[in-house]
Amino acid sequence: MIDQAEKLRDIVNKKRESSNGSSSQKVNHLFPAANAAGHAKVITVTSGKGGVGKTSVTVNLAIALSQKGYRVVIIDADLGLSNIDVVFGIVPKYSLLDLINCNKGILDILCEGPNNIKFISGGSGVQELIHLDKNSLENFIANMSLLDHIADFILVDTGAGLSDTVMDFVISAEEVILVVTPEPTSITDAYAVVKTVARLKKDCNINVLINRADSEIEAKNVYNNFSTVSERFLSMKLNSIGYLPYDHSFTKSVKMQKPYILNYPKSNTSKMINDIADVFIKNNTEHTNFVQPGIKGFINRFVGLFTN
Ligand SMILES: Nc1ncnc2c1ncn2[C@@H]1O[C@H](COP(=O)(O)OP(=O)(O)OP(=O)(O)O)[C@@H](O)[C@H]1O
Repeated sequence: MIDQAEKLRDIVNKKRESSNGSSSQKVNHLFPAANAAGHAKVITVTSGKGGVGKTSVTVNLAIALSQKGYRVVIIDADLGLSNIDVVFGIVPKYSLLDLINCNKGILDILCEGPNNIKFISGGSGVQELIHLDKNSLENFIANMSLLDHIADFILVDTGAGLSDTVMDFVISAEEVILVVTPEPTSITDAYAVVKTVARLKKDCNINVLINRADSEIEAKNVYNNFSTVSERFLSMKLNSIGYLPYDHSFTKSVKMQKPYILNYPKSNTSKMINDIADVFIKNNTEHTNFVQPGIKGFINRFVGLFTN
């Protein structure tokens, strides 16, 4: 019996050869839609400052969602310092660059992570998109769009800071997680992100996650001050999705190359990660006001930002 991956690979290859769109209809037939609306939810995870826990949040949230029965793909879009593969202890054979150069299809570049989650190593691929001709760009979009049929959630782990690429990832996503720690430098850098987003997309869905907090009170104070200032001076309304305490076992887990939530499934912090996953599961059942939702919409918006 041909397994689903093989069928999809076949379809992706055919899609490369023909541009009449009939392949995606076959995909729709073979693979049930990710949700009732027929698309994956794309969540961009970002921060103002580096080293605040973006990758830790992405990986552990992905596993929590997967443990709840959802299909999850992580795209490692941290251009300079991709490290999802390091956290998983897996060496990816291919990266986004192989898809961009039309050497490989989307299934070839998907790596198997723990707990059935899949990930795509970005490498320097994203920057290469700028140089693509029309046909190659269409091939890229067609391949990436197939992820809507194999994922319920797609988490995009970006680099830190205000580069154009990171901002494009942020304003193209349906949901954004902005990771902030209580350190003043992290807060001011996160504020700079919100300020830039306010200029580009006022209705961006920014969910703030306070990471490495000493206590719930500290996390609440940081969030309240941050959201009050953002609303007052930038007219940006933010959402709180909770906090994660400082827990030295995160670093231990990185050293063991085994995600925290798998190492300490019964800890209070793992429960908090599960609660954050529940927020996105709940949001996913609500109506989306995006004209083009899913990864297809995300990629089209992202590509549109630098090709227009
Ligand atoms: N809640 C936490 N408590 C303690 N340590 C944490 C916590 N979250 C993350 N860390 C640790 O902080 C360090 C940086 O985390 P991580 O690599 O996830 O950050 P990042 O924002 O993705 O960094 P980069 O900008 O380099 O990509 C790691 O050693 C990680 O184990």
